[in-house]
Amino acid sequence: MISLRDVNRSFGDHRVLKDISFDIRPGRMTGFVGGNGAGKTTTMRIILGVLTPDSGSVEVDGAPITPGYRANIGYMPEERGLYPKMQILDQLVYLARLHGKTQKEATANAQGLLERLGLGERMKDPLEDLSLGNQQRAQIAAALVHDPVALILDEPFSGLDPVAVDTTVEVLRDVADSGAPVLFSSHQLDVVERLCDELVILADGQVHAQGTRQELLASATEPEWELHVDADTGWVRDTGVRVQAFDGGRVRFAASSPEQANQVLAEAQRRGTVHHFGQTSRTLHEIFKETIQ
Ligand SMILES: Nc1ncnc2c1ncn2[C@@H]1O[C@H](COP(=O)(O)OP(=O)(O)OP(=O)(O)O)[C@@H](O)[C@H]1O
Repeated sequence: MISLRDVNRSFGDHRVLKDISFDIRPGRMTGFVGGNGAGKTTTMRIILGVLTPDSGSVEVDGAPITPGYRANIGYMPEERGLYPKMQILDQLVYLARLHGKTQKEATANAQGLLERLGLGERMKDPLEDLSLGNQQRAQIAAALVHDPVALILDEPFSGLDPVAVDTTVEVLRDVADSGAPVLFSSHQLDVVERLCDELVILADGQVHAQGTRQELLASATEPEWELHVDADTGWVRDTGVRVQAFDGGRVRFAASSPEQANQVLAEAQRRGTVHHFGQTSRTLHEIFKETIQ
């Protein structure tokens, strides 16, 4: 398990990270979300040792992280780092060899990953001949080619089409399933919602929430219900519940108890036909917006 403990970092007078503490658990995909400039990349660079914290520490299983462990992390930096003019396969083999793989292992890993990520036909092409999305896939392969002990990925899904997102999700899930801790940042909250086991929400350099999605849901405010009826639902506003969204015959509201929600249902039935009534699960998007407000 990789742990950050009370990490602080400033650039000049700008205090970018304020007492950041969270865990990246083995075998789990941890999504790292936060608005632009929240400090995600800075945090990742500190984990990798590219930047040093002003105070605080990065630990692996309770001991200070070592250069040897860091060297074996698969890192996909925000500024992508492959050579534009070099063949993709050659680059990946080269990277894997730098991490101590034999030529045979390196070639097998590189070819296997490129096939899985849909670049099997392009592996002899120089990177610069590929579309941006395909270059992105090659960058993902580069982070994985040496069988990393952990993955730290800065926006791995940006620029990928939906099919490539799905393929990448599968590949990353396999790495997590093998027992590696995986941290990835993303602004695509729908993808984060689908993929992550745990979430860390950063805002203004602080961890505003962390835990599994269920834990974050449980810590959120009141549960919500949805009601679909034939007629206008404007009357729901007068029942004492908190209306969250309203569109003619459809309304979503927060109630303090199931009994209070059922009183709304009873009133709806008294007024006409009810098409749907049920508790809804909140989206990560909503949790995120509430958390950083
Ligand atoms: N080397 C640096 N020198 C000065 N300021 C920096 C440096 N690196 C980052 N910052 C500042 O630190 C803050 C956090 O930046 P960071 O890149 O970590 O955020 P982020 O959450 O990754 O943002 P985004 O989602 O936009 O990529 C920003 O205000 C940024 O300008």
